Amino acid sequence: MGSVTLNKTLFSQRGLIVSCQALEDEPLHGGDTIRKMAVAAQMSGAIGIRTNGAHDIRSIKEAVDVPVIGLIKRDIPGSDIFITPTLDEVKAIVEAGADIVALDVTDREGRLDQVRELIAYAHQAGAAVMADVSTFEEGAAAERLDADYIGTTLSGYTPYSPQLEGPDFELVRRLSETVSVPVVAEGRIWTPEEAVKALEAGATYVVVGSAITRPQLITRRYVEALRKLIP
Ligand SMILES: CC(=O)N[C@H](C=O)[C@@H](O)[C@H](O)[C@H](O)COP(=O)(O)O
Repeated sequence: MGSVTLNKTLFSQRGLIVSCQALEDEPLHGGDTIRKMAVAAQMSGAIGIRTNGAHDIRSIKEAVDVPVIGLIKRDIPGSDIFITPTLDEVKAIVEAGADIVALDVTDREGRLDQVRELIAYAHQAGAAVMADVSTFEEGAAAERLDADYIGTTLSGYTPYSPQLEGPDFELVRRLSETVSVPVVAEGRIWTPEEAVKALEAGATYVVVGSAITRPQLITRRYVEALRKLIP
């Protein structure tokens, strides 16, 4: 029940959360580039920021006054779970000052059993939890596991979820009709029209990442579009 109180006090209203992330192999990685992206997002009305890694979480928390969703991506050999895979990452995210800890809540590798401890840790440390799921069933499980927000982040990134080119609006709609915690539409939202459609499907929040903060992917979309005329 404590988690319900938590999520009431965080975001000021429904709206856009901007995901500001650059992994080590991306051109914007390092320095204060991602922090500047977050400041720009807040300046134009983002109601929250989602970011990866203790460095960027800490740095963005100093620079913005909207809630920050933190995650730590880590590849573990032999595992497909990479968004906040273990308690070590949860501890580092909380320590860095994130308001919300985002973690994988998919039905793989016994994760639904293990994640209970991670959620409990975040809650006792005063942070809320966003469950990144890939299917309706995982979203329902996440609510039972006491997640405060359920995001469609991983739809298309598990082998058993629909492999869509665009956002999974159907998952947003089904979850929004069923669960009692806020649903976050996330993943492959590229246009303002798609963001509107996600809210119309029932999402409380919409996370947009690459379309705003990954210039190499934005550029590629233009180049590919032009290629139809200039092969
Ligand atoms: C699947 C995965 O690793 N998603 C990550 C989760 O944090 C990020 O790389 C995405 O940028 C984020 O989910 C936002 O989605 P999009 O960039 O499509 O707007």
